[in-house]
Amino acid sequence: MSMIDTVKAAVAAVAGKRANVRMEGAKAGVVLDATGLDGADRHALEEQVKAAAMQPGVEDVRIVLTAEKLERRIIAVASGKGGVGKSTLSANLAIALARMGRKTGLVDADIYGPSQPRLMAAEGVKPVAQDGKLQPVATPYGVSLLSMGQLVEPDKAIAWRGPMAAGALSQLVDGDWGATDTLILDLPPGTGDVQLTMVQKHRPAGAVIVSTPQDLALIDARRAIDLFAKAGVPIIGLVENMAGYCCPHCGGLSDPFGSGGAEAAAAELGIPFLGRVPLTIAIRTASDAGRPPAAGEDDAVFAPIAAQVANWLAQAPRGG
Ligand SMILES: Nc1ncnc2c1ncn2[C@@H]1O[C@H](COP(=O)(O)OP(=O)(O)OP(=O)(O)O)[C@@H](O)[C@H]1O
Repeated sequence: MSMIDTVKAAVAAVAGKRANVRMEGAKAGVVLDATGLDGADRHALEEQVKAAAMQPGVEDVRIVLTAEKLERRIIAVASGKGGVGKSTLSANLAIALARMGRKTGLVDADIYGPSQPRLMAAEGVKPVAQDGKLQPVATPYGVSLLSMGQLVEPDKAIAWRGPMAAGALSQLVDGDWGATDTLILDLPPGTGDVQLTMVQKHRPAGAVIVSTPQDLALIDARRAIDLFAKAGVPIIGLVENMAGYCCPHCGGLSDPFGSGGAEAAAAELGIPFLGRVPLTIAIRTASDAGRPPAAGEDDAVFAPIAAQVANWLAQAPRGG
């Protein structure tokens, strides 16, 4: 076998069709397609290829990495004010989408109270940077995660302001997301400059607005809708959280904040209503324990909302 054939066979054994080998004298050049690989896998493959190409007589191996730009779409989850369950919805939506087969990532951009590490059972795990990019952390739910809470001490998070916050948040969105095709972006609560800057910079494909049935929260939801309108980002729809109280004893549903408000508001604003999430103690305790309900076999709340988001993505124009 000629030297080039030996090198080609050795490289193909570790990299298959991803590698294209050229020889120039005793120098091997390998163009390696790293599409869909994350930082660690890419690095490992590069090392394997280098070793494989070093056949007797080969003096030098050069590897050039290429990657097709994957079309990754961001879905922003926003609320006009804090405490309405935006993080809870983001976590469960991400998990439900992953369970539908999407390669899903979650960015926790909540500078005021990053809660995703706890919700996603990934507390205390720090992401490492490789080639200047943060490597998302794996969670038990098939969703990779980068959170503001992994970058700063919890009690210091509040000190992030303006451009500094925007810079740190961009590091999360611009992390090494590898094959992730759908990125859920849990925005900080509210409709200020930080949110607008993020939306303008990272151009989500669409936005999901979370609101509680209370009137005040709905007024805030309108502000969130305006923010996306200003940035030209389409609204996927509105999710009503804490809609009705589900009694843990009898299972009966009551409506301490009134019912139908969010659905009516969505109709009034001309945006789709994606569904309601009841106020249940089970959702709160499961979230606190790092076991989001969408990961359970019996989830009948988040899966239908995720299905609507997936349908929206399927029909939304690409490249927006
Ligand atoms: N449907 C629900 N039923 C019961 N508890 C809920 C529900 N949704 C959210 N919660 C609880 O309410 C609290 C606030 O929820 P969450 O952190 O998701 O809100 P948020 O809008 O992201 O708040 P913040 O703006 O502070 O980040 C949490 O303790 C959460 O477990």
